[in-house]
Amino acid sequence: MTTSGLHIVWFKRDLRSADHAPLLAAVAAAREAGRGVLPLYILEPDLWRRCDMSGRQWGFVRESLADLRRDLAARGQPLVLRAGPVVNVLAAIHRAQGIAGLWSHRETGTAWSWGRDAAVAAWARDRGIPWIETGHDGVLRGAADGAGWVARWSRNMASAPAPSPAAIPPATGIEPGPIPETLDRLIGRVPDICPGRQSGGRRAGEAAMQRFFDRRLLRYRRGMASPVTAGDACSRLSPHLAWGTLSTREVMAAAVRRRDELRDLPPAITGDRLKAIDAFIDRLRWRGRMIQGLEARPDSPHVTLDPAFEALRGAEAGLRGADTAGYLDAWSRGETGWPMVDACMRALARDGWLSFRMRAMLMAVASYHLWLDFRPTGTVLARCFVDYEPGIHWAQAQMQAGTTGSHAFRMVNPVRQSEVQDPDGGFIRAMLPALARLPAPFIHAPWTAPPSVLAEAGITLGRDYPAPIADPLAAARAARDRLSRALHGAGGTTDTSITENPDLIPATAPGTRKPRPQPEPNPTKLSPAKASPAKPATRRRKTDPRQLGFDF
Ligand SMILES: Cc1cc2nc3c(=O)[nH]c(=O)nc-3n(C[C@H](O)[C@H](O)[C@H](O)COP(=O)(O)OP(=O)(O)OC[C@H]3O[C@@H](n4cnc5c(N)ncnc54)[C@H](O)[C@@H]3O)c2cc1C
Repeated sequence: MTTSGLHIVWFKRDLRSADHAPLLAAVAAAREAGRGVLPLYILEPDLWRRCDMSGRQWGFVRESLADLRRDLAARGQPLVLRAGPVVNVLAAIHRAQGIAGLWSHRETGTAWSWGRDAAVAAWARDRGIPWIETGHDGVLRGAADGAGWVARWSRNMASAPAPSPAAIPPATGIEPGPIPETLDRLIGRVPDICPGRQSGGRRAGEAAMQRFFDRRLLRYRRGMASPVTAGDACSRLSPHLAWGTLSTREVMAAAVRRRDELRDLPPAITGDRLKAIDAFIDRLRWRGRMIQGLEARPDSPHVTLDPAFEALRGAEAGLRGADTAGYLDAWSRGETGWPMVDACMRALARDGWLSFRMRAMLMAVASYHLWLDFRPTGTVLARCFVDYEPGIHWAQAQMQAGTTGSHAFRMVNPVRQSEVQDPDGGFIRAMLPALARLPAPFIHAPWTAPPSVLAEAGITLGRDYPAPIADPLAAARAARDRLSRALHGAGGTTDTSITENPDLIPATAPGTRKPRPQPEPNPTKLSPAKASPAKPATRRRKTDPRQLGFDF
């Protein structure tokens, strides 16, 4: 390492000073060499122009950068922001001040970030500038998600989070640079209004963590699925983990601390909270595992994990063109005429967040009932999610679309989900005011309401609220038949077996059965298959359509 020049800490999805190994290492190296540290965020227009990135994500990042700037300034050197391609920004700094070392977390991203990192690595190598990358979230470069992964991850997560550096040797003579309010001008986007978005920044992350462990734990397991309860039952830590205002290790350490405290209390006092912590820790592990999966398959936003599904949707005869585009548009805008789907889309537009169960439903309905390809639908959801994390997102998008090679028949009944997760229809009414006066048994499927009920509620379908885009039962049957044909040959199959998916609930006519809350599925059982041919489902049932989970 040269002794002249600055030590640059390149912040990306790690917008914090605590538990930040590259920052600590850079501070130590700079101190030894008597040089300054330059904490740098590079606003990359090419990244933010990508169709999976959005203004709402920038809103969260902007607040996180402002918080980080304050934090670092108090330690001696504020965060510096520069806009442009990374190599150009680094080259300008190198020309002006010299760069002694580049320090960063390793990014597990899409093919785009791999390409960007390759260019940065080549640039640094050519100039003899060492780029020291550190792992993140227990994810290892080049390691397979196989035997021993959990033990390795658990060991990594069990180590104590490192504190923030007490003082940072400053890089003198460098303007911090403004943090733009929006990216609209820079990248030519329309404003992305998301009034219910969570606030960014370390302090907001710490407050969310505190709220979760103090108050939300009790509601976590029972309330995590329904859109009525999930917003106040889940941890809501996802954007903080995605943009790194909190590290997974810090959250894990807090969870373990809380578990130890609760273990000292009598069961009558702890209630469900110990189980809730275990369920939460499971999810942190799934998180690591899925990001590890993206290390192995950075192409997963672009190709189906099982090649057998590559040309199945969209390309099929008769589904290209206006019809497919119409479905995508209606689904994206929350105008399918299927209330739970539309309400979730509206909630997502407003808040930038949804529970796991509702995300899974949106993706599954798009992939089966509407027969849409996972790439455009996954992209629409990605940019709606403030917590967009490519490793989790594309693995989940492909799982729910059934393109991983396991669980190809992953249908979810949007009407049944509505009955179970929003039995009184309160969430739907809040999101779809046009349906506000429709009584509960019919709010889940307004097209089944007698004309007199619709008239009394002041609704004309197709005018006040969309008529259903398709009959859900017919659409699900068509999807099942297409899949059967594709998987079992042109003659199709009468095999209507389904997989072990708690979403596949025997259904009845709207409002005639008391809904039961369903347990959350365990994604570790659903991990992407190694490009194996899709297998017929394992559990067989009778062909009564009510047992297929998509009928009424
Ligand atoms: C189609 C689809 C797309 C998704 N895209 C994303 C995404 O881009 N970013 C994202 O963070 N999550 C994604 N998820 C997973 C999950 O829905 C969210 O993590 C969760 O809803 C976030 O809320 P929370 O932080 O309150 O979750 P909690 O239940 O409190 O979980 C705590 C943390 O564990 C992780 N986690 C939770 N569920 C999962 C899971 N099933 N798989 C992997 N990790 C999990 C997240 O980091 C989360 O913040 C997606 C799920 C689906 C079905």
